[in-house]
Parts: sequence; C-alpha cells; structure tokens
Amino acid sequence: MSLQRVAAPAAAVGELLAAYRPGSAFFSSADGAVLGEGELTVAHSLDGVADTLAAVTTPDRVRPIAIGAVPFDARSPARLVVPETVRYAVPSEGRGAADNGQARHPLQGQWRIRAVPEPTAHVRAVERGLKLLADATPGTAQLRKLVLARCLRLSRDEPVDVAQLLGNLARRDPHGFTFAVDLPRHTPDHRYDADLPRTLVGASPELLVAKRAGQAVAQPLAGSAPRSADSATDQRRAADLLASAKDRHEHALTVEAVATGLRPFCRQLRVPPEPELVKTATMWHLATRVTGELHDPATSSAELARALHPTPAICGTPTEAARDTITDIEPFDRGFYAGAVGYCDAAGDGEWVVAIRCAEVAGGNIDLFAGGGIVPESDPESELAETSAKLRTLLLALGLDQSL
Ligand SMILES: C=C(O[C@H]1C=CC=C(C(=O)O)[C@@H]1O)C(=O)O
Repeated sequence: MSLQRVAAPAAAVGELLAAYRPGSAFFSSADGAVLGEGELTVAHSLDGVADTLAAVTTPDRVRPIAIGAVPFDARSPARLVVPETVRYAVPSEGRGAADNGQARHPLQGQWRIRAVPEPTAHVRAVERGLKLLADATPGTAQLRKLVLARCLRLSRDEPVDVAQLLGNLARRDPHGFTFAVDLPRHTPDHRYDADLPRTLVGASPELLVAKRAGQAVAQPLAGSAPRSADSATDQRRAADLLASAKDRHEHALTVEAVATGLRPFCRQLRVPPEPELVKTATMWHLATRVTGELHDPATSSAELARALHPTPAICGTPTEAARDTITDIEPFDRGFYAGAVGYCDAAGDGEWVVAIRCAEVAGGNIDLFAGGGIVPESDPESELAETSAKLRTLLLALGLDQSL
C-alpha cells in the first residue's frame, strides 16, 4: 500500500480542474479545491470514514482524506475513496467571473432524450403528493413536506467528456460547489454495462455541512425561483421569492430539521430568524446559514453529514414517511442524486454538499435530475416549471439551450 502524498498547493483552482481525468475525484468550493488521484482504499459509508482514515494514518503519513459520494438512500453503499495523491488549490482571482452564457465548450453530438417521468406525469405525481399532504392517515406520521424529482435520460453514441462538462459547470457557477467523483459501477437496476465507469458530476449551491476549527456550518436551501436575463424581472422574482409565504414555509421546515440535527453536537448554535437570497447562474433560492461551536472539536464532518442527511431540502418531513412516499411515487431510482458529496480529512475537517444540480454519467449516457419541495400551498404546474429551470444548470453546461 503506498502512502497518501500531498503535493505542494497548486496555484489555482483552474489548474486542478485542468488536471482532472476520469477516475480522479474533484471537489471545489469558495475555499478552494481538492483533487484526489489513485485509490489507496475505499469506505462504503460515512460511518466507516473515521476507521478507514485511522487505518491509513501513521506518523510519517500526511493527513489523509476520504472523498466521494453517498447515495440518497444512505442504507445503500457509498463510495468514499482515500486517494493515493491529494492536491489542494486556493481560490483563484478569476474564480469570481461567472460565464452566464452558453457552455463555452458544448459537448458535440446528437442526443437522444427521454423524460422519466414525462412532464405531464410529473404534474400528476405532484398532485398525488399534495393529496398525501392533505390527508391524515390515523396511526401514521402526517407528511408536512415532500420533495419530488424527475430525471432526463440523455444518450448518444460517443462517451460523455466528463472533464469538459466539469469545466463548463465550474465556469458558469464559479461560487458554487463543483464536483466529479466516481460511483460504484453497478446500478441497482443493472442499466449500464458493469465495465463502464460511472461518475457523479455537478454544481450544487447547497452546503450540507462543513467542519473546520471546531466549528460546524450548514446552509440549507429551500424555496426557489428561476433567474431572468432581464435584470428588472430578475430582481422582481428575487423579491417575490423572499416575500412568498409558501416558499418561507417550505424553507422553515428544512432549517428546523438542520438545526435539530446539529444541536446535539453544538454548545452554541446560531440560526438567523430570516432567510436570505442566494443565486446560481439559473436559480434564486432562500438560504439560511446555520453555525455552531462543537462540544467536541474532534467531531468529524462525516459524522455531521451522517446526522443531517437526508434533509427536507431533498427528502421531506418527517424523513421516513417522505422517503417511503418518494420510493412509491417516483418511477426511477435516485441513485446518488439527492445524496451527499464531499470530503473529510483525518482530523475530521471537511465539506459535504447536497448532491443536486448534478448528473450521473456512464459512457454515452447521462442522467440529469431535478426536484422540488412540495408543501400544501404548492401548485403542480409551477413545480414542473421549477424542475425545468433547475435542469438548465446541467443542460446549459452540456451546450443544450432548451427547456425540457
Ligand atoms: C431538490 C432540489 O433542490 C432543493 C434545493 C434548493 C431548493 C429546493 C426547492 O425550492 O424545492 C429544493 O429543496 C434540486 O435541485 O433537485
């Protein structure tokens, strides 16, 4: 077994992006970027990260990390790789310059596109969800929020160039969390050839949890509006979102769950009473930054992520009832969409984001996902439009400027 080596800090995030090759693991945030290459060992759950890292940590071994993804259903195996080599980058000057237009390097080729479910069926799924939110079933916990998603399956003859897609995502959303990590090769439905590597690639706006210097930080998002190219319309949509009672309700349920999840670990937890607005290249969201001082500064980011995932931003409230309902209603397996992706080092420091605005790539196949939170005040047609707007993060990065 070789040592995990840490190379000298790279000059810029762009350098690590350029160095990404299929099979490596890339994660970037406003704090910089990390690129893991090679595979020393693999942990299959967030629970297993501490032991896996402890097993490879020796006095002459530099602080190892585990980097990778956890599926939506945390009972299924995760893939958290301890790379042989890790390179870090500090944020670069140019990182602030968003490229809001089309992908600079569109992925050429003829795509076949299949929506699962079809848009009209998604509207019916939301109507079904609304009925469950309205009906109280004696003896079962009342659903208060449910997140329903849909999937676009794109395929073509040539393999998808993940490095190019990753670069396009990073350029369009320079303040987001951009990632590409390999997944277990087998899907539960054996849809792809087991020889094909599978990669989760995306640009998530949502921090599940980060831990550094004895502090935990989470930034739950819930409540959305599409951006507009017209600046007056864009500002009006942002103001309407901030004032929307429906979106504030949807948001409050998520913040409540994140605060409840973090509280046992923290001696002081700050939860701002009012949400703020955050934006991506395509969406506005309501966000609340929750921060806490950890009782035990050694608590790891993997442990915190495990305690929080799945939040009501991607599942619902109460968690189990929402997860069962999602399995019943959605006609596809979420896989690693709506899971968690990030890294944790041997001191427990690390960052984990909610795996949204992402896609699973296998050869010439790419599955795009988007969902939305449903509360009793939700409107089915608006929910469909919201998922279409969210899908544009990946569609535009692929070079497809169309609404689906
Ligand atoms: C589930 C997704 O978004 C979540 C994060 C932000 C806002 C959301 C919303 O407004 O519904 C969702 O909770 C997704 O992008 O697939």
